[in-house]
Amino acid sequence: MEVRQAIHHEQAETLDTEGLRRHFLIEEVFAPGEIRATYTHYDRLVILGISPLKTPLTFGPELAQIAGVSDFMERRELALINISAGAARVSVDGQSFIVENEEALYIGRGAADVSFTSVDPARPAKLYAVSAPAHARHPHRKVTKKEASPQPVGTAEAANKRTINKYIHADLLPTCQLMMGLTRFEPGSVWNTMPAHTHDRRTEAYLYFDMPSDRLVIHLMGRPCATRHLIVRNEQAVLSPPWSIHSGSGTGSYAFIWAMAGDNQSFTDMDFVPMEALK
Ligand SMILES: O=C(O)C(=O)C[C@H](O)C(=O)CO
Ligand SMILES: [Zn+2]
Repeated sequence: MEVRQAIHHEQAETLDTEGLRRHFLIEEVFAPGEIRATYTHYDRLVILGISPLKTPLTFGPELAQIAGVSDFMERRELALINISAGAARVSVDGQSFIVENEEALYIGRGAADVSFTSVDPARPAKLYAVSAPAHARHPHRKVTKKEASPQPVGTAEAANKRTINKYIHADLLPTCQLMMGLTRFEPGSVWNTMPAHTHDRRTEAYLYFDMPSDRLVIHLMGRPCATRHLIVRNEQAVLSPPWSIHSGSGTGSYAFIWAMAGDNQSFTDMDFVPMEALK
């Protein structure tokens, strides 16, 4: 369990490479047989890597303690996507969900008994999850890839041909705050989210994945007038504070999971940055 404080852009702009990485990059999201968690003070988002094998994994007392409750999900909701070819079995208060590759699961506030296993421990599941405080209980629900309304965007000419899949989205299911989706690039396309945008009303986190070990993404962050970069590798996550753009380019194609929480649930609520304003 790690804790990340929310910091002002004035401080962020004084940081060197190591400082930027310490505050905004999560290098080890997953560890086999473990739940790894990063508690952030950005909209109190918790970023989790859940990597079950045979023994069921559950949310332990450390997670509950950091939220100041007796059970981690007591006042929280959670959304996850399985990025592994191996399926997961997720049990939520007696309901059992099989979550296959690139399927999502929403778990509503107050789920008391939650456990994760891999259907075949020889092909372990890898669940990327994000949790946010929740004011109401909404039904648990699995979302398939087909239900995520795949939306092709971008062009080969701009090297940004990709498909945006919206899994956890108000058009499909109610949540208190969480939104989550998966964007996948066509081979040869590498640019995500350019023109860049900010949304001061919401925090966003990106998990980059499906990259060979020698591939990297140059993730752009910071205020549009003072950008910085993070070198990000496979299965690493980036925190994007409300004042920051979140964009980048890879040395090849890749996929990423975006997740947001904050004041609204409108995917299109983005303040686009004119290209000439970027510095
Ligand atoms: O490919 C994209 O562009 C995205 O997926 C954008 C993110 O979803 C985003 O930044 C939403 O605010
Ligand atoms: Zn965004």
